[in-house]
Amino acid sequence: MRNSDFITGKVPITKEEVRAVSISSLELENAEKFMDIGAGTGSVSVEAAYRYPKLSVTAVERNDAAIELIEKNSEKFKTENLEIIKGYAPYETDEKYDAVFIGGTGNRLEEIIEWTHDILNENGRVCANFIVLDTFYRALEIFRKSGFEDIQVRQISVSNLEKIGTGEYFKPQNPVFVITCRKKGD
Ligand SMILES: C[S@@+](CC[C@H](N)C(=O)[O-])C[C@H]1O[C@@H](n2cnc3c(N)ncnc32)[C@H](O)[C@@H]1O
Repeated sequence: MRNSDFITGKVPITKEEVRAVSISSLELENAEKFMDIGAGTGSVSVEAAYRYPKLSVTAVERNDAAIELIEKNSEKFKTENLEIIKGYAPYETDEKYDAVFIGGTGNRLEEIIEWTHDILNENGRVCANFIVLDTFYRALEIFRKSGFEDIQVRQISVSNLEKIGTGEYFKPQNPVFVITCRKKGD
């Protein structure tokens, strides 16, 4: 899906190219339950729910303006398999998930990664996006010591062709660091 397909406000949206790689890396075709932590505009939740109508999707978001956008985008794409939870992650739950996307952590990076481990089924997949270099590196260290394996790290830099004067150039977007891994099984 294109970013222009989504209703957006001042909440930052995951870039469409990064969203495509992130959703693909979560292997949602094999999942029943998926959680999007820090869902923002809901672009990841909505695209996942739209592409996989049998998938049960939970979007967690702390910000009121963002919650409104998730509701609007979910309505626009008629994603009835998407549940929206307004609040801070981590929170108490007995639910288990097959895949988790981490799009925002606030200042709760370590707690959220450890919680992700708790709420994932064995062999469940996680994908996390970062733009700040030191947060990315801290996250990588936490994933390495928190019972995850098959850790893949990508840096995605996208440039788009745009007009400049009488010619065209590739306008670069900021790089995004994408960590994908799997909860260890027995
Ligand atoms: C970069 S945005 C996510 C973008 C989103 N994937 C999208 O495509 O629109 C990060 C979001 O995480 C939310 N957030 C940060 N920490 C959170 C937490 N602990 N619990 C819930 N939401 C959180 C922020 O309010 C913000 O909307």
